[in-house]
Amino acid sequence: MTIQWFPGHMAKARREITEKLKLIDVVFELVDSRIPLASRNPMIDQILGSKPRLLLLNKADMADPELTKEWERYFRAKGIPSLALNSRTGKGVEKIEAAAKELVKEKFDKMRAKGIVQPRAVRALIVGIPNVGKSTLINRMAGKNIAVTGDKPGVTKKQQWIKCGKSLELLDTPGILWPKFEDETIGRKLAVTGAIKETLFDFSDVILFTLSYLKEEYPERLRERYSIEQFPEETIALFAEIGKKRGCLVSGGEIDFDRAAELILRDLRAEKLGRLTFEKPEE
Ligand SMILES: Nc1nc2c(ncn2[C@@H]2O[C@H](COP(=O)(O)OP(=O)(O)OP(=O)(O)O)[C@@H](O)[C@H]2O)c(=O)[nH]1
Repeated sequence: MTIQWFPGHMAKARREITEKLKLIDVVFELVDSRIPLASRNPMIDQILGSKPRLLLLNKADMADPELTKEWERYFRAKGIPSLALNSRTGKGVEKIEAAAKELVKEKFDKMRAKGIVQPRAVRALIVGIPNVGKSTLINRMAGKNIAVTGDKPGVTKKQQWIKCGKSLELLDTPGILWPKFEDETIGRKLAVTGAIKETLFDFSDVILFTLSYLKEEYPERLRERYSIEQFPEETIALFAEIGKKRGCLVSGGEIDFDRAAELILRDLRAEKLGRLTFEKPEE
């Protein structure tokens, strides 16, 4: 589901999550491992308040493994526990239950000490921006395809709990939050990782930004993929060189930048340049 976010949508999304927060003990905040900051909702801290939270770095299979470790350290230092996941295969998913129990241990111990409740399952809600993998993770945790994808206007659904393991229950619908749009760089990172619909951004602009980052951080990958010996000074010249090598030309021999950008974007999505992370903790 990708919708355009207007203030009314945001207010509604926030209200829905705030309602769900009343039902749960812990939040699983899902982000994209390749852009762990850019893929967070801008108001997430205010929305979640003091609710215990586990940050899930999803799509870790597509991210640079070394940087994912650095990101885990970064969040730990900020007091936010995190886990790296591949929701498609389930790698890392088995650690979620124990991590969630640990987060609510104190609360549950207090409840037990007061004799208020019998020990019960930890209740959790997955939240995240569109396309970050919420439904995939719910399906994976549920063990069968029961998560609802997309909006169904006019259908009011009762909240349902999915039993995940012995001591964890998950709300069957995730909390969908809007992405950040206030900053061009963030927008480009969201675009290159597929969090923004392709009709909503300019491919050439996104690829120019991406090439300039890759030239600095992953020059060997670019060199190998596009057989580049010497990097030109200007990124636009690099872009043109790749376009030329790949035969993206219009009549008269000019470079067809749109076609070249599309080709590079497809290569990135298909992991032809390997596992890449587009932001580093010190930024
Ligand atoms: N490689 C990889 N792809 C993933 C992973 N998790 C999800 N995906 C893919 O990412 C895309 C989006 O996944 P969804 O589960 O539909 O994302 P969502 O957050 O529910 O999306 P919305 O319904 O738009 O809010 C799909 O193509 C998934 O197969 C992962 O860990 N690794």
